[in-house]
Amino acid sequence: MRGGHRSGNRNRGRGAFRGGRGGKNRNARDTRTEPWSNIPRENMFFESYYRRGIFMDEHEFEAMWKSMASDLPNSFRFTGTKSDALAVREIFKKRYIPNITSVTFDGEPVEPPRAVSAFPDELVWDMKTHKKVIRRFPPFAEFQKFLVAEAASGNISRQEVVSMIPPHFLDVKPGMVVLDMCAAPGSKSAQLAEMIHGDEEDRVKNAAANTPFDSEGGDYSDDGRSTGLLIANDTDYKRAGMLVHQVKRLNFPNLIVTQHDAAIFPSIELPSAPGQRRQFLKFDRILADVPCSGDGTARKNINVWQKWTPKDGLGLHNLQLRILFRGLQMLKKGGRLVYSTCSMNPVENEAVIASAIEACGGNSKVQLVECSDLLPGLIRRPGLNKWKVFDTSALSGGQDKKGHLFTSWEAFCTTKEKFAKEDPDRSFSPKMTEGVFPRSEAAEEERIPLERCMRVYPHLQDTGAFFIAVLEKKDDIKIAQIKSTHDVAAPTQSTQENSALPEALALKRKLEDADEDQSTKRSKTDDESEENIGMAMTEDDQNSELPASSVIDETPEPPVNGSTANKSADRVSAKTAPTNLQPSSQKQIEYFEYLPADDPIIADIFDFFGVDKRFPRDRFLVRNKDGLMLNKVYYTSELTKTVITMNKDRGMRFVHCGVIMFVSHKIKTPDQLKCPWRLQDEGIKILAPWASKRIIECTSKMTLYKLLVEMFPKLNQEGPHHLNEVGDQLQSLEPGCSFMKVEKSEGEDGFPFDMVFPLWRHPGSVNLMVDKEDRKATLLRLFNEKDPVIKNHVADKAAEKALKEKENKQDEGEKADETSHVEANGMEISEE
Ligand SMILES: C[S@@+](CC[C@H](N)C(=O)[O-])C[C@H]1O[C@@H](n2cnc3c(N)ncnc32)[C@H](O)[C@@H]1O
Repeated sequence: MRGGHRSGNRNRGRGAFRGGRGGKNRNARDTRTEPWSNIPRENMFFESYYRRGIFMDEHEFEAMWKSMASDLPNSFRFTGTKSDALAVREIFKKRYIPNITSVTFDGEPVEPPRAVSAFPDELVWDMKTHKKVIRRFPPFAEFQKFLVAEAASGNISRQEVVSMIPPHFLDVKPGMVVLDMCAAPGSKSAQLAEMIHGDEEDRVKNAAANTPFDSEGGDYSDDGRSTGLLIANDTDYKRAGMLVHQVKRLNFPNLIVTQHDAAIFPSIELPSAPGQRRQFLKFDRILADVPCSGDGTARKNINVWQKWTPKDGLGLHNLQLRILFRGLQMLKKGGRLVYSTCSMNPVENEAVIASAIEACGGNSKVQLVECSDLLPGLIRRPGLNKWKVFDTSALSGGQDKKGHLFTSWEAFCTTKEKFAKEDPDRSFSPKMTEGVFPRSEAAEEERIPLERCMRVYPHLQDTGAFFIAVLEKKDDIKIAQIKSTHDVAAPTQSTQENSALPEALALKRKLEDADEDQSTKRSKTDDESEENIGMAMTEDDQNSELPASSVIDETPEPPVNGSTANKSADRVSAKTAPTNLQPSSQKQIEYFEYLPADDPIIADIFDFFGVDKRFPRDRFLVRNKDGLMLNKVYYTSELTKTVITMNKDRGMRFVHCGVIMFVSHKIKTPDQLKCPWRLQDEGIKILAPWASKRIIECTSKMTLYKLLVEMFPKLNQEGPHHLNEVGDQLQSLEPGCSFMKVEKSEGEDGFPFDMVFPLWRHPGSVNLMVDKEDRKATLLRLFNEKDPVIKNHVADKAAEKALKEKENKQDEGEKADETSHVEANGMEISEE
């Protein structure tokens, strides 16, 4: 299942053989060590459903299915601020594409990477090149190296093409408040964060330099800084950790990571005036990229072929619906929510959308948005208004599995009744509800225009499959009474906007749901399918079209009770198929303590760097219980601070926020330094436009090269040096940190974009405070230096000294001089 339980190629085949290890299914093939290309891409039920479920005509199905069984191209996206992304893209196009394009293999030209035309600015690329070619031809191997280095630096994100689509439909504008409800591992969150920051860099530059600007051109209310916020959430503790890793690299101070079940995401309190009603945060935009069966990922996920069962989708419908409800509750009036899955199953898609809109009160409350004008280059198919629902029936114990296709709830009920009389041992999924079926005809004004949803299939532009629906909240909503799927006593409260689900209710649900924890359920289902698919093949064929013999198309019945369009309350179910209600590992306590605006150490730092008084001093936080400035100081935006301070003691589980701005510089004699705090690569860009002291300009490529290949180039206070214009400026500078600015410039010796680095002035040397991997990536990007050797005479000297000390049989561990201590990345060094 997509959402943490099924994984990609890394785990392929593992789960599929679970039954075999347990002694069942002894003849099954162990595919765990087989190459992906050798594993049959066949699954009778999977194919039967999509062939016959009214998705597309036969001709198109054949094209779709052929594509589904082929390998997925690799794809990547240039990330970061627009100007940086475009500059890195240019390096890629000019340096690598021409060499790659000239390669031939087996007499044929090799297809080079191509820009995916559906996305603007040639920022998204895919490539089909086979591993063999990449290994064999140096131009590809070099390009691969560039890709790996830039992915590690965060300038390139390796992301599936279809997965990049949903954020584009959210239409996020800089400064908006956005929630990503199911965000891990975080590739879409990264896209959303980039959108929230939009043209921030230019705005801040204007504001800081007091350059006259056109206020129409952006929000200058916080001196050009983005006033928006992204909350990226995931229920799974470990996956939330992956999310932190991914978004941390963006260095955005307006980003919070939380760990909650999205279906009961707590309301976020905001300050309210005394005596006034409590205020809660509402979002301009919400992405609900929900956990799903993931059958649209079959081109890269062997599990889909080996384990697909209709119960995957049926089991998730309710959780998906509850997440969508909660999202709609938290959305601002006029706000937009994108619901997406990488599943093709309408039970997880159109059925969820229809149930949600009905439960909210229909089209006048929540409306599907027509999106043909957005991403016009994206080839897509309209959402379905008619579909069949697939289920398997089996005898108790799971044997004798048969597939059934139902066109309506009524047809399902009739069949179920028939079986109850004629074959009482045979049962269907208890997750079959009226809500998973297509709606019957309704008056035009009541009809939900599901054709406005978007379906992307593999054959349309050589991608995976995806479903996207864009919803706009037209009016305040009250969710209709929630009723359980299978007659379990259900909570009767209506859930109101502006209030979190009461904790007791949430707990009750968790307890109920724990009985059917999805992970337990999945392993049961897996065992069933392994044991029984073989038996289904021997079942009498009730439909001559299907060689596999086990799918029965239940005859459509006319609706029994006429229109079902107004029966939202009956369809809506509170009982959920939770994925991970238990965090996947123990939560550790995180502290977020803000420093007072008049903190004297912050004041000293600001003074040292000449930071403009317009740069806020009240948004710095530390991550220890006592709120002490011990080691690292983080910066956050104003709204981030409000959200954290108002809600951290209300039970909200914050996992991450803030960008590291200052780090204490550990040396033996900090008193001899005026400012023993150093600027940090992560936060330096945010502060740089506002600083007026300790600014060093680097104007030549040669100087930057020297500073990159040598960790501690010598620079005495007097006498000759080799650091050109940077050396001249640094020679008389008192020890401590500084900003080294590099401005974008044209020409051979020019720089492709603006850069700023922390540069430490020691009494006898300097140190560009960039870790080894980033140095290497920068050398490759700017100088096409493939295997640079980074000189570090301090480390060499320290190693030499350690060796001598060892030879002298001294305990070098205890006696090592802290002033010559070298950390692996070369950033913790004081003075040699
Ligand atoms: C399809 S993945 C999201 C992918 C992500 N949007 C991205 O682009 O990287 C679904 C995620 O939902 C999470 N999840 C599952 N149940 C959830 C719940 N009840 N609340 C919040 N997140 C949930 C899973 O842990 C998983 O990370």
